[in-house]
Amino acid sequence: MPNTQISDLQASRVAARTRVLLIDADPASVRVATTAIATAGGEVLTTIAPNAAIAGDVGHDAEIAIIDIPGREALALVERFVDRGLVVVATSGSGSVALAVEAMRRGAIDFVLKPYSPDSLARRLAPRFGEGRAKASKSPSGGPAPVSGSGDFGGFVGQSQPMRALYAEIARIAPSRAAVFVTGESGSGKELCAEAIHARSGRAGKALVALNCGAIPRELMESEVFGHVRGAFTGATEDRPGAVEVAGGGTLFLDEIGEMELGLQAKLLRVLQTGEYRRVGEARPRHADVRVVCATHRDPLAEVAAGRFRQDLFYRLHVLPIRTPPLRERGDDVIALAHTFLERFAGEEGRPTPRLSPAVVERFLSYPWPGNVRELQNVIRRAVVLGDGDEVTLDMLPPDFSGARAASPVAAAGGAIEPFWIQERRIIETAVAAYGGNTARAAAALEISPSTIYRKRERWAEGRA
Ligand SMILES: Nc1ncnc2c1ncn2[C@@H]1O[C@H](COP(=O)(O)OP(=O)(O)OP(=O)(O)O)[C@@H](O)[C@H]1O
Repeated sequence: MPNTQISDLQASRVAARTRVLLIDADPASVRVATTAIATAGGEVLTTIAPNAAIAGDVGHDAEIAIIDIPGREALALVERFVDRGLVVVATSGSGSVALAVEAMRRGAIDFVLKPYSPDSLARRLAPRFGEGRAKASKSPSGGPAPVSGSGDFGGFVGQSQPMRALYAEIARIAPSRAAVFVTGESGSGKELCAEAIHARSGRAGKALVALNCGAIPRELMESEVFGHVRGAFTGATEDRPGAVEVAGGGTLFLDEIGEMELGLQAKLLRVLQTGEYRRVGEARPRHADVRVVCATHRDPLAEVAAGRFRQDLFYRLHVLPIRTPPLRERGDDVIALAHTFLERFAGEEGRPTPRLSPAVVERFLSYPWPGNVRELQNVIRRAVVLGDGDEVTLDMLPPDFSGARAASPVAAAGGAIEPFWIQERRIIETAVAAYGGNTARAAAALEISPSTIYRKRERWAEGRA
C-alpha cells in the first residue's frame, strides 16, 4: 500500500504543482517557506497573516495550508482548513509541546518547529504535498476534497450530512495514536474508514494491515496476528511474522473483532496495555508499535453482556468510537455511488457507461439496502454485465428489486407456503451472493458459522433438505 501511494504521489507531482495557502505573519519565515514550498513541488497561491486569516475567507483553491500558530487563538485555523478538506501542516516558534499536540489533535498532519531552513522544511513538506494531490485527484471537480461542504473524502463517495459528519470525525481522530472502534452494518464502509484513518495519520508511510477475524480459521488466528516460530505447530516450517509485526509503525485493522476467541482477546489486551506480545511457540516477548483500528457489525455492548467480548478489551479499544451510517440513511448518496460504480464497472468491461432509468433511481432511493454499499456494488456489477444498452432498467436488477416491494420471504409466487429448507437456502445463497461469494462474510452477516453453510450446501448438493 505505501508503494502505491508513493508512485501515485510521484506521478502527480510531475503533473502539477501543489497549491499552497501560507498563513504566517513573519516576512523572514515567509521567504524561507516560499523557497521550501517551491523545492518540494508546490506553489504559494496566497500568503496571509494568522490574524487576517481568522477574520477573512481565504484558501478556496488551495490543497495544503501551512499555518503558523503563534498562540492558542490561531488553533481554530487548523480546524477550519481541515474541515474544508485541506491537508494542514502547522508550524510554530513557541516550541510548546502542548500547542503541537493540540494542533495535531485538531487534524494537522505535521508540526514543524521554527526556525527552519528551506531544506529542512522542504523535506517535511514533500510527502505532505503528495497527500494534498492524492486527495485532490479523487475529487470529481479536480479541486480539493473537502471534509464538509461538497465533494468526497478519501476513498468515500457521498456528500450527505451523515457522511460529512463521518469525514469530520475521521479527520479529527486520525492523527491520534489511540485505538479506534468502528461500528456499522455490513458493507457500510468500515474498512474504508480504517483506510481513511490510516491515510490521514502520521503512520501513512508505513503499512496498514487488515485482518478479518471472522474469515480466518480460529486455530490459525493467533499465528496470523502474532506470527509463529518454526516447529510451533504442524505445518510451521519456518519463522513467520504476524500482522502486529508487519504493521509495525503503521496500523493494524482487525475487522469483525467480535469473532476473536476470548484467549486471543486477552493477548491483544496485553499488546494494548504493555506493547508486548509473543510469536506462537516463542518464549521471549517482542515489542509492538501499532495503532489498532477494529470494527464489528454487531452491537459491541451486547457482545460484552453475552460474555463473548472481554469488557476490559472493549474499554481499551473503545477510546475513539466511530460509526459508519447505513446506506439507507444517506439520501441521494446512493445515486452518486451508483454512478461511480457504473463508470468503474463499465470501464472494466470496456463499455460506455450506461445511465440509470428514472424507475431505477426511484427504486434505489426507496430500497432499504440491508447489504449497504457492497450490495449496491453487486447490483450495479450485475446490471453492467447483463445489460447491453445505454440504460439500466428495472428488469436488470435482482428479483427483489423489480417489484415495488420485495417478495414476502415466506410465500412463494402463488401465495403457497414454501418448505423451510427452500427459504433457508434462498436466504443463505442471497447472502453469499451479496458478499461476492465470500462464505465467511455471509456467515458473519447471518450470524451463523461458515461451517453451517458448508454443511447445508453439501446436503442440498446431495438433494437432501
Ligand atoms: N461511501 C463509499 N464510497 C465508495 N465506496 C464505498 C463506500 N462505502 C463502502 N464502499 C465500498 O463498499 C465495499 C464495502 O465496504 P467495506 O468493506 O469498507 O465495508 P465493511 O463495513 O467493512 O463491510 P464488512 O462489515 O462486511 O466487513 C468496499 O468495496 C468499499 O470500497
